[in-house]
Amino acid sequence: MMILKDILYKVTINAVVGSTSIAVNKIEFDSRQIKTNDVFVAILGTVTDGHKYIEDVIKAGASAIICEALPETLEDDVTYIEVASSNQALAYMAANYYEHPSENLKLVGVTGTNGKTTVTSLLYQLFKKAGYKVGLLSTVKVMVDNATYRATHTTPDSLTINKYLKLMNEEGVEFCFMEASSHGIHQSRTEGLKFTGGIFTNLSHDHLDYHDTFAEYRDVKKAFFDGLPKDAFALSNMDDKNGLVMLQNTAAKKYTYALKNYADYRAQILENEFSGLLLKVNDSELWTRLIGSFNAYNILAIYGTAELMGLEKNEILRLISELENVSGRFQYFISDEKITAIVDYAHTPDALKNVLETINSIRTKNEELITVVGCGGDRDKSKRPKMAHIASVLSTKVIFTSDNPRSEVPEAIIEDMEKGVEPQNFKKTLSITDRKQAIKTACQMADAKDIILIAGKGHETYQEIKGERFDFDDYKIVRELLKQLQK
Ligand SMILES: CC(=O)N[C@H]1[C@@H](OP(=O)(O)OP(=O)(O)OC[C@H]2O[C@@H](n3ccc(=O)[nH]c3=O)[C@H](O)[C@@H]2O)O[C@H](CO)[C@@H](O)[C@@H]1O[C@H](C)C(=O)N[C@@H](C)C(=O)N[C@H](CCC(=O)O)C(=O)O
Ligand SMILES: Nc1ncnc2c1ncn2[C@@H]1O[C@H](COP(=O)(O)OP(=O)(O)OP(=O)(O)O)[C@@H](O)[C@H]1O
Ligand SMILES: N[C@H](CCC[C@H](N)C(=O)O)C(=O)O
Ligand SMILES: [Mg+2]
Repeated sequence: MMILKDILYKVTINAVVGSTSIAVNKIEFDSRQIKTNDVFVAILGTVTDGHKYIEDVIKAGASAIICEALPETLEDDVTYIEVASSNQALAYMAANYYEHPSENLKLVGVTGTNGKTTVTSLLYQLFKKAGYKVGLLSTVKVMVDNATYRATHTTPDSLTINKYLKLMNEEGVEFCFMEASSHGIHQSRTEGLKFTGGIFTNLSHDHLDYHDTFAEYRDVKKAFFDGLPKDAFALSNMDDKNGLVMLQNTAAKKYTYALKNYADYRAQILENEFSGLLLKVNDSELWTRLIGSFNAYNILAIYGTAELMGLEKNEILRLISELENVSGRFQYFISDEKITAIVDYAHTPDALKNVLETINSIRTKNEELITVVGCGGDRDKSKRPKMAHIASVLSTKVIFTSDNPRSEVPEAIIEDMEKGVEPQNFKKTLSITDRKQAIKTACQMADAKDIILIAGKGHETYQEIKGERFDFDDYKIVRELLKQLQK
């Protein structure tokens, strides 16, 4: 039990009706979870409006309502608080309720279109190897030191974030690395958290269904840096067009990394092979098992962060060379017949281009590159033709298939993709709606030394069709198929 006014610290309040000295149990933003004496935070969402459920939650026993507009009829024994933003109020209330857990560890947020999971997961691994207790909030999983929890979002809601951070405090976790998605920043999921540092990876086309324009998408990412305190660090990619924009108005100490432009942390690619990358970072040589020039950026971000957080340079170099690839990110398998299958989470045009270019820079001309790719349903439609175009230009053969169709008709998504293929590339492409069948066809088409890229779903272990999740794991499936098809 807590006193309501104690969890309202820092919330921008417009009006109060009733007492704020009442005891409350827990905070909920979903009416279906309300129990006696809970506080309900009504949020205007993209599908429905939490304000519609105020009557229901009072019947279910809620003793306080946080809302952006007071209901017409007010109950005597309920406290109503009108706030400027319910999402923001939820974030501050969550931090207050869990006693500001972000202040008891060093929290670093990573934002950008691609690379967030890679950078946070590698930082988690690196600090673990350095002997610390570490936390991770990522698309793939949540880690509270050695304990694993299922991730529901890239950046969970603010109550969930604070709950995990509190657990990290209890376990003595000293460092936590988290992804800050644009949805997360926009919905104030990361507000009220004390960040020690922020990292910007890159900005390219994604989520233009949610954010009206690219400029709005960029400004949401920038808002994360604008909110950093002056004792934090802000580390940005100077080779990205928007790298400087991110640093424009931040109070944090500014640091930069780049391969092409001048920066605090600079790298040169000395070798780029299937076995890994050899980089020259400032004055030292650094070896990593990670593949592709885009990973040179991720590694630089990690190197800079580790140094800014006080690790010793030679130790960082040694630890980076031991890092394992993140699951579903350029995860590869070579069959007995010497067919290479790569599973990668590339689900944006830029990521797909990078992965294909990386494979092309390593493969020889007589090896085929067969790409299996789809696009998610109920997500940004404008990336569909772009991804198909890139796949058809940069592969020798392409099979368009389903990703997570969600509520959409799979064939209609594939048709949207096909529109991006230019006539001269028609003969390279075919479409197979069933993802397993598409992967099987790719395996049948491949000969020794050919490369199969299965893009879009990476670590995901399900396929979502019409609201139902079916077991589906690209990596497992391609391994099994290649074994079965051995001639
Ligand atoms: C588009 C989006 O971001 N949606 C998120 C949002 O839900 P919403 O706006 O649709 O909410 P809504 O369904 O309209 O409901 C509004 C309010 O009414 C409440 N409600 C609803 C029904 C009811 O009976 N009673 C009730 O009280 C809801 O709990 C909610 O508070 O707020 C919810 C609670 O925090 C999130 O779970 C939900 O994520 C959905 C599931 C989602 O798919 N989000 C994706 C797009 C997302 O956030 N992705 C990013 C990663 C993107 C990237 O790749 O960079 C992420 O961080 O995961
Ligand atoms: N620095 C980078 N620049 C461009 N592409 C990258 C970079 N790092 C990874 N990628 C590509 O993007 C894909 C997604 O990487 P990752 O999961 O790390 O990104 P993310 O930002 O966490 O994505 P999400 O928005 O889904 O959380 C990878 O599988 C790879 O193809
Ligand atoms: N976090 C991203 C993941 C996309 C992954 C892809 N497999 C899809 O389902 O579209 C999103 O929610 O847009
Ligand atoms: Mg991610």
